[in-house]
Amino acid sequence: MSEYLHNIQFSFQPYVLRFRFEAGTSRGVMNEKTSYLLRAFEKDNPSVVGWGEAGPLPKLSVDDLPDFGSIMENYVEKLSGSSIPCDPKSVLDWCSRQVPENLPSIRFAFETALLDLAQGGERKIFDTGFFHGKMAIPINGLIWMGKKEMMMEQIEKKLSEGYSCIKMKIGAIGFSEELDLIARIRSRFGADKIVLRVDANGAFSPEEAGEKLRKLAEWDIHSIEQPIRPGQLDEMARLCRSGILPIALDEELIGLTGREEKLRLLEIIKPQYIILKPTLHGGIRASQEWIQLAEELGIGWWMTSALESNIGLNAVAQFTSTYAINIPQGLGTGQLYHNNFNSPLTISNGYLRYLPNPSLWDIRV
Ligand SMILES: O=C(O)CCC(=O)c1ccccc1C(=O)O
Repeated sequence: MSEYLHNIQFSFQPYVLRFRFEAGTSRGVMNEKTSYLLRAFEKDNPSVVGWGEAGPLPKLSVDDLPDFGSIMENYVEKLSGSSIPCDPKSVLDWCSRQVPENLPSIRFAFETALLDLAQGGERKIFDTGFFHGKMAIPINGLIWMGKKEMMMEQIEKKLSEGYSCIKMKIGAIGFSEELDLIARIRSRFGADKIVLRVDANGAFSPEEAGEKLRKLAEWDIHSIEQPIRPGQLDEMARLCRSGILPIALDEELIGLTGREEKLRLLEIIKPQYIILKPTLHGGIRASQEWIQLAEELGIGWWMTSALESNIGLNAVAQFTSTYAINIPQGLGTGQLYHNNFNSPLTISNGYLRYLPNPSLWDIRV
């Protein structure tokens, strides 16, 4: 392999991903989601292609902008013709200089497409045991919001599929019904069998949060994600300090850029965990920075997808596998779409694996 990528050409196109079911969160219900797929190749060697994905989440991402397509177009035009060194660190350095951290999904797309291209255009983003099929990543089984019976069906399915960690979205159908679902799981499986995470997506008010956390804590809950809306630093710090239930920050990390801002937030709130979504939280390099800070401060972390297609999910999974993983990650979202791309990513017994067979990829746009 050459040490440089020469005269790189970029192009992109929107791709509408269609959900198999209505995916409910406390922000509303989604039926489809648009991702912008980025292709990168050398002008003299167009048959070797790297793929990336920019998939800003509506009403959540800082780069969910009305003129997203033209912003993406500008970067594609501006950066076409570039030549850069192939080693992964140089690729990430270059992307950090060229695309600002406050366009996280675009930065992530360029990072992914170039890491892929620099390593031969085989969807190898990081050369890890995971990519070679030698290690698997434990993941949580995700329970979307919906009617109580629909949630119970999802729970039964995840349990029968062999997950040992379930993450349930709460804050929509009513707190007592949600507690009832949790009680039903716990009546059959103790905390030694099933780890239970809940995700409130900011649904509680600061006044009620303490009491609700206490009710949840009766059921041996691993953690709660974002119990209150982001931006209420003192209230969030108080909840974390209370020790009622371990708290994981997610939406709270959106929009922060640079080491100093990140450090300041973590020092004020002192959360038990942070949750990283490269598409939302600045891309790969910025997520490495979050993880380094978390580890320095003794804060736990896990990685999750942000509803990318298998192109983005693959990048997040391979990136995750560059770390020693011992708790479940939120990477079980590949089955959400009718029209996702075939890929070597598979799930069995609550583990995400990569089958080392590149011909399983089928990216047709
Ligand atoms: O955590 C997971 O298992 C998957 C990721 C997930 O739930 C999610 C995906 C997109 C946007 C928001 C969220 C969320 O954690 O609330």
